[in-house]
Amino acid sequence: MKFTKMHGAGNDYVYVNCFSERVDNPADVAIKVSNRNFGIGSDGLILIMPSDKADVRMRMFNSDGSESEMCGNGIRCVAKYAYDHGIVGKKEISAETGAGILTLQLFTNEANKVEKVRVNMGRPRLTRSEIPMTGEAGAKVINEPLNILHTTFHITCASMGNPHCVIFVDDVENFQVEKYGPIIENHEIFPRRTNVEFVQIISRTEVRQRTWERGAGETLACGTGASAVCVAGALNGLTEKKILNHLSGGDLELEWAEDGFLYMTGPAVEVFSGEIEI
Ligand SMILES: N[C@@H](CCC[C@H](N)C(=O)O)C(=O)O
Repeated sequence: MKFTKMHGAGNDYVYVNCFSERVDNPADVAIKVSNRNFGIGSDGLILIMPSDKADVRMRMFNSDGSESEMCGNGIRCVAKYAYDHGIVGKKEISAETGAGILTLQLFTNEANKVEKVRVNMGRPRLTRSEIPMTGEAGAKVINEPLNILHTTFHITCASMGNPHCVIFVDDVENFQVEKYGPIIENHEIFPRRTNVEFVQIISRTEVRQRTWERGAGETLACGTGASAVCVAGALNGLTEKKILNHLSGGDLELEWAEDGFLYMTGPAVEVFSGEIEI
């Protein structure tokens, strides 16, 4: 199987061009290639596929083999791959994902390679049934208490196509992400598990985020998570609707615009290509 390793702010995936390659059992392939000792090493697997509804289609699998509806850092890399490798020839493209069809704007360098991508991530979905969470279907979850191991956290939840639980903390660098992340990910109030963002407010326009990802553990960045953080900060009155988010592997710019859509801008990087026997 031919593959290309790419990352967005350090959130790294193995990408397969399914315009020319075929992957029959993507969940198993994701587990195999993601292994950092016995595989290629990545947070998961992303398939770049033809679409009958958009310029390109993305399917995304976490390192545990579970499929997610959406990946914010992944979709920027899919756009870069599609442009740099001649699948699309324009700088405004559409992409089909499990979270619907998204539009992306590509920014190129002097060598006409994509360096940065702005994604319309769609409108955040805020009700318990949309996230999904147990409880009253139409209710929003803003600053709601959740008890974990004798500690009370306050959670704000949103779906960006995939589920997110945002928790604001005082000192995120020293926060025990590995201790609390998996317990919240698998908490019974999240029937399809959840991604968890631990966030420190720096100012009304700047935050620092660490992410515990559903199906992958702590990663260096999460684009859908950063988008959910922008929404959660505004809903709690802690931040403006336009912020710079410092993630462990790089920065993302987020804007929850007046039209209700969430715009994410960030880097996309190709690292290397190769072949692996599956
Ligand atoms: N890192 C991604 C999100 C990947 C999927 C996530 N772990 C899930 O299961 O929903 C991003 O950049 O959004």
